[in-house]
Amino acid sequence: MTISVAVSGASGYAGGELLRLLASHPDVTIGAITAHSNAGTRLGELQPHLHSLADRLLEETTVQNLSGHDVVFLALPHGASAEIARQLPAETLVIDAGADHRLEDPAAWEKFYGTAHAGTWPYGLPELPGRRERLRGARRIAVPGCYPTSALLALAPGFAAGALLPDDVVIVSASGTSGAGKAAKVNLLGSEVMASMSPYGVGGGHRHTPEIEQGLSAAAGTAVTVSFTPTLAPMSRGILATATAKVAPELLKELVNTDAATIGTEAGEASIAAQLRRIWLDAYEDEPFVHVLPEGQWPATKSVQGSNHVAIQIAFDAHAGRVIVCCAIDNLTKGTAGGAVQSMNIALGLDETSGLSFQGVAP
Ligand SMILES: NC(=O)C1=CN([C@@H]2O[C@H](COP(=O)(O)OP(=O)(O)OC[C@H]3O[C@@H](n4cnc5c(N)ncnc54)[C@H](OP(=O)(O)O)[C@@H]3O)[C@@H](O)[C@H]2O)C=CC1
Ligand SMILES: CC(=O)N[C@@H](CCC(=O)OP(=O)(O)O)C(=O)O
Repeated sequence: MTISVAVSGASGYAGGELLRLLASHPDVTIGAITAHSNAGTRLGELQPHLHSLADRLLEETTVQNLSGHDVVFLALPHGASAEIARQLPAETLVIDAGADHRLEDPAAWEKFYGTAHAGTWPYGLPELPGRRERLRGARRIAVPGCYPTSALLALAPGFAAGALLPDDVVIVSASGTSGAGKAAKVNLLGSEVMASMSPYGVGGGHRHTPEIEQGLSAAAGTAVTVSFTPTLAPMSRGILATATAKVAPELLKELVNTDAATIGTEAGEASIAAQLRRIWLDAYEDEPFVHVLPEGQWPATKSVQGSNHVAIQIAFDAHAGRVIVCCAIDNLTKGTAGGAVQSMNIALGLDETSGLSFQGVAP
């Protein structure tokens, strides 16, 4: 089967990563590639790493240019995709890397994005409970944000298993600068980011907070409240999320000393740590891309760079009664384009791993 795909936003980071993956996908032929201010430019001038597509011309991002393909990938700024998607035929598989169709709650959308809600599409994170089924045969898919991908994969198993309390969840994530897109911004200059780390969107203001809460609440079956702080790290790609939550009292009861959310016996603590670890191992046992690392080994962004892999490690902090989960992804691969291609594969009934890399690029 040959599937024709169009990629909009092809001059940007997400569009470039989509093309990198799709160019090696065995079932895909690349049709229109489109851009905005860079329409009319040769792709090789903007994405020189995409050798096999270097001579392709970027067209205008119009419904007409994107029509006539089996699949259309939208890798456009927030708010730009809804209008285009509305005009594409219902039978076309439209996969939106932007945020326009991720949130279920119109009020949350309006609060964080400030425009009218465009509706909700099936969420392209098949590893979350019940989500893979909704992607099969879907013709509209919302690709998760890169921070939500890592945060949800870190904590969803614990919530789905009822092992975590929903009201004390803290997530701090470091992102490479490509997460902010290719457009020039002063805070992304080399002189600003090199050898420096800085937080932003602190205090609940980041638009990924409602997206993370939505996914964790669905897994938990109850409302989960999250304190999320993103930080910018001096690297081009990668996200390292450190997510912590209080362990449910039923599990903590096993600590023999009863004041014992804080002080336990070694055996009690080891038992809880093992039970927690088992929850994540079981949740991801059959997942091709999510790996709980061997005990003692911690995720690093370098090891997943360029691949669709997710590296996870879990620890039980008996002193604080919390689980700590570290999760590394490549924001452009599993965090955007890889997740999009994986979702396409599921929607079209292809091998879920087709066109996706299993190896990272290191050092
Ligand atoms: N970067 C990341 O890690 C992630 C990105 N995403 C999402 O993917 C989408 C693209 O992000 P990213 O590639 O990083 O951004 P970039 O800024 O790198 O690229 C944006 C792309 O959109 C085009 N564009 C700009 N304005 C318009 C417009 N008004 N109408 C149509 N096209 C336009 C640009 O074209 P031109 O260059 O020709 O002006 C460019 O191709 C965003 O919604 C983002 O949130 C999702 C997850 C992670
Ligand atoms: C470093 C950086 O700026 N990151 C972006 C998130 C990128 C992403 O995943 O998100 P969307 O698809 O929702 O845009 C940010 O904080 O807005």
